[in-house]
Amino acid sequence: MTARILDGKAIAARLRARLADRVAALPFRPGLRVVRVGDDPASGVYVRNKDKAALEAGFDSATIHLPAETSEAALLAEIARLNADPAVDGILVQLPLPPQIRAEAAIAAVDPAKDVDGFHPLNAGRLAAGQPGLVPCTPRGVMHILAEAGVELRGARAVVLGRSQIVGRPMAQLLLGADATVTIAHSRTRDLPGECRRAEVLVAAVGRPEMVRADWIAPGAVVVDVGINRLADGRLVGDVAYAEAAAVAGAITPVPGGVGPMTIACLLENTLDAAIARRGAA
Ligand SMILES: Nc1nc(=O)c2c([nH]1)NC[C@@H]1CN(c3ccc(C(=O)N[C@@H](CCC(=O)O)C(=O)O)cc3)C=[N+]21
Repeated sequence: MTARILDGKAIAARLRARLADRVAALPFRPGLRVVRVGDDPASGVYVRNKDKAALEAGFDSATIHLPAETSEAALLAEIARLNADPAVDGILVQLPLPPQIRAEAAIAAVDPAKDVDGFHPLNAGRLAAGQPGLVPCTPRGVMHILAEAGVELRGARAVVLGRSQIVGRPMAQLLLGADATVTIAHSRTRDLPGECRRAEVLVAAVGRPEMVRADWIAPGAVVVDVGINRLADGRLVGDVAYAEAAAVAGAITPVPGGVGPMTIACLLENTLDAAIARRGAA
């Protein structure tokens, strides 16, 4: 068998085009501000792709680049200014932050109504409680991919590999909300390969290059690879050993061109949602 490739890049392009149409019909431009502190190299490509996608879709988007030595107080002051700016609908504080800044403090400082990353504890709590709110971009993007692929989640055995606040946990909540039977597996799980092999839908989000091997995958399973790992030789690989996994899986997302582009498209979707919630549709 060779797996169907779930083309996140193409799905993201279609989503961005739909968002652009909706933005064009608004009497205002949704405003997105990305705050970047210092020069984490992994963030560079992301920030550039994001700015490009946002501007193409008609958003009012800008990156605020602060020096690496910015104090926590100065960052919180910048966030407070963006919270108070009526033209700003979405605020994203790029992670990781330099060591003198507590990420939790920065995340908690963002107005939950503008929290387009969906990382604020209020939004995380809403998601866990099954209430509407802003949902983290990557898990939201994964749900779009599964929907486009026609994957029936109701009653399905889903395994989320990874328990991070930004992907694993919210991913599990969304799958549960779609009536899947959800297992969260992680580094302390006994028999990780066996646990993954039970999955009809496997979402890998551990940040370990090519950790998931072919024998971790049930024949015909849907495999979603959230990992984006840069190897020493410059190659970009996922958390799944793609070539061997594709020989076993029924469907699989590639890296690059899978979940990554969906994360960016869903950031725009969240910004549009936040804008409409704050200002009304017209
Ligand atoms: N507050 C915050 N929110 C984030 O969502 C966030 C963050 N901080 N910090 C950095 C990580 C990283 N991230 C990526 C998203 C898309 C691609 C992406 O589109 N990747 C392309 C490949 C890009 C390339 O060629 O390098 C792909 O997978 O096809 C990559 C990385 C979001 N992050």
